[in-house]
Amino acid sequence: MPGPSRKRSGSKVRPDLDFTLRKIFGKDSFRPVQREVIEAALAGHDVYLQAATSFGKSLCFQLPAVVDFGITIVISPLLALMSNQMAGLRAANIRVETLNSSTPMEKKDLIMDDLKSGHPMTRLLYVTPEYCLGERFRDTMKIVNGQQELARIAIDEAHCISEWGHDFRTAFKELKWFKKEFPNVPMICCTATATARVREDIITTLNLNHTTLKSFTMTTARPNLHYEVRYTSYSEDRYTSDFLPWLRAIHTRRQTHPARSAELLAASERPTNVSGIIYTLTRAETEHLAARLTADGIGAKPYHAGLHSDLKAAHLAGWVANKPGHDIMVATTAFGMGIDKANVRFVVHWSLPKSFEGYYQEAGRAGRDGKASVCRLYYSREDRDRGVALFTREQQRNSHAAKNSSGGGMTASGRQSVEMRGRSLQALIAYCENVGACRHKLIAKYFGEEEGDGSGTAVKCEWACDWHKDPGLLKRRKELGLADEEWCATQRETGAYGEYDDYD
Ligand SMILES: Nc1ncnc2c1ncn2[C@@H]1O[C@H](COP(=O)(O)OP(=O)(O)OP(=O)(O)O)[C@@H](O)[C@H]1O
Repeated sequence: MPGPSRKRSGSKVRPDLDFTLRKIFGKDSFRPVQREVIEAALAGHDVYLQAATSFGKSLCFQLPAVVDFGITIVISPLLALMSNQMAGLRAANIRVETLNSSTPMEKKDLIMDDLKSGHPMTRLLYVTPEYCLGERFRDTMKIVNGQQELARIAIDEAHCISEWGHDFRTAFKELKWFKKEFPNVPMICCTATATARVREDIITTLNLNHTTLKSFTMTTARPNLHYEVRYTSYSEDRYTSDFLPWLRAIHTRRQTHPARSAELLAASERPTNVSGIIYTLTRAETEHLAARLTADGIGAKPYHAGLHSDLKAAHLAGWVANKPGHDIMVATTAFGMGIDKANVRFVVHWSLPKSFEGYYQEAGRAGRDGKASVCRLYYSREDRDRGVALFTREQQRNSHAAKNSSGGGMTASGRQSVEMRGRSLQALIAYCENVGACRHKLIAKYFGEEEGDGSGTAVKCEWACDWHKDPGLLKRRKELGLADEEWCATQRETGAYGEYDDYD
């Protein structure tokens, strides 16, 4: 059954999707399933889209916004993520605007006037979930809908709605206002990281129309990514013993093969270096590691929430443009969701990330052009214990804060969120400790993908993980690389992990 009976969705004119894809978005063809998602959205269905990092989810709400009548509201958690998408749309001459806390008042008035004009020029409006709580915004939406100009609501990174998801944000939950107020306006929700529970939570919280909902849940598989865990300990300097030699070897390979060098130059890359991201847990670590790389003649810049916005923008622009001195971004998780640079050849996690979903998201910044790229995670048992200690400390702090503010301790949803993060961290630790299975399969399993269910969608790994490459070597590396459990237990007892900075 088609969707709502809105004034213009009944139009008999079928937009030429292939033409728009080529002419406006500059792409040759749709990737598998993109067309089906777009057609469902245009037919007025509510759509749930879960697909791997770099699948091309944004196009699934951007293209309908261009060919359909009315305006599409895009709700996105991060200003950086919005800017990234908006820059791409503007380059394609698509009228796109944003309203957020930093939009100057005059600009806000101009945008609002356009929205309420009865024939808005704006095709897509990007807002944060917090902005959607405002009375002025809500009143404007009511006017736009009254004029039958509200085409659809797109929610990017929709897992932020669920307390069982990572990166939960209270304001995301309040997006249920849209369906309550405009039951006939279709929604499209996109995410790369949702477990079955999170998926159900998103659909229920937003009150998506179950009878007409089109749900697309695709594999998380990224076959071009080579996942590997490197075992290490605090008695070893992973920089000198492992990372630097590995990086230097890549540089040598790129420079010493004339054909490869020519290919890189043609793609505006420099054979003397390689583009990558290193994730660290704290701001101090980003600065320290970037300085160390620079001292060794490798272009690297730090990126974290404590840097001045001009400096962050300069570091990002230099890195995106493959500018000398900007080859590696050493970043906290402030740099992640929505970063869409095609030729990132490696993502390194310098230590254990906070959650399984965070790991998958961040690793997913690599190889977005489909070419082989490496995702390397340094794992030590000291990092593990430090991660668990930080999580416990955060949990205790939240619990005290809840007790002090309400007198009654943590709410059920607060407990859910903590429980989820604890499970996710434990799952990531188990993933790292595992030397007996394919990394791609372990990731798929975490996100609830069935193995060998006959659908032909089972995750395939063609030597693209450390286990497939050499299971024996992987086992030996683990035995030799990690500190032994007895020593770690003594460290824990003496409170060695209490002194570390919090995540930032
Ligand atoms: N049909 C297509 N042909 C070629 N490139 C495409 C196509 N669709 C999308 N892309 C490109 O793929 C890249 C990834 O798209 P997008 O940023 O939408 O990914 P995503 O699914 O939102 O991923 P993530 O969840 O990791 O942010 C973009 O550079 C986009 O331009």
